[in-house]
Amino acid sequence: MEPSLARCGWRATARVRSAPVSNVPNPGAASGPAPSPPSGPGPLTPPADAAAPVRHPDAPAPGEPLGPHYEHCFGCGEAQPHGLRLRARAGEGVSITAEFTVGPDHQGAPGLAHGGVLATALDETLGSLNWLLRVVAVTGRLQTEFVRPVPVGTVLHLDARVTAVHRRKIYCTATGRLGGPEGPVAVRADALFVEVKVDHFIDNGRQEEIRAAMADPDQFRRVRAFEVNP
Ligand SMILES: CCCCCCCCCCCC(=O)SCCNC(=O)CCNC(=O)[C@H](O)C(C)(C)COP(=O)(O)OP(=O)(O)OC[C@H]1O[C@@H](n2cnc3c(N)ncnc32)[C@H](O)[C@@H]1OP(=O)(O)O
Repeated sequence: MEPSLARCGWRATARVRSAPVSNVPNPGAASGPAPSPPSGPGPLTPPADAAAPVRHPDAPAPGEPLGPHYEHCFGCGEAQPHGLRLRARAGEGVSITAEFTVGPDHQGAPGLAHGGVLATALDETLGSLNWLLRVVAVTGRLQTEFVRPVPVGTVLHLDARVTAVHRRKIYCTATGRLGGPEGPVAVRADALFVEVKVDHFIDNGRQEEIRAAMADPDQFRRVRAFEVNP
């Protein structure tokens, strides 16, 4: 380990195994070559009959801040002291821009953002696209690519857009850049969101939080508006 890291108390916890964990022989080794990886389009590739996304007529105007969708959301809520407090704005078409300042609470390695936190920032930005389609959708699949390390103190500039829609499936993509909208790419994601009814949250969420959210007229009206104005 670098002496400077040892001095600040950081210890690498991963260890490379040098001995086999089992004496059972690999059954695949005796039965011929390993199977080929799956070929053809993956689940993040829209099918040929997917449609182009359509911006809802009541979507926020380009440049308009979207505001948190829920005050306790780890991605955007104001009531989460260690959350990301990601700030998103509507873009042109079915696109979003967002900013997230990496703080000391978001570290993985010393001075660097945790990969899971960066995946959350991408997920939250992609989830904000719901406001432009005016549908409620949840992440079904999220594929992330970590291109550059992201130091604490960085403002990550994110942009996301919907690429296609097929029945309840919403295909989208996002990029995060260091320091500015034209900065070097640090993270990327492709995702598939699946449209759900508001009942998805009511039926599955812990009752304590559901009751509190339903008792908040602003919260309730905002979410229901998605369903009555398709
Ligand atoms: C109040 C605040 C509001 C606003 C709330 C906004 C919150 C934003 C927060 C950020 C976003 C999040 O983190 S959301 C939280 C993380 N995500 C979740 O918790 C989701 C957990 N998963 C689920 O609940 C479920 O698996 C669903 C809803 C994703 C899918 O279940 P389902 O509703 O039964 O749908 P199902 O019929 O199976 O599938 C419909 C179509 O989608 C495809 N499909 C479904 N899942 C997948 C998948 N993982 N990968 C590929 N494809 C999939 C199917 O093949 C099918 O295609 P075809 O037959 O039509 O071709």
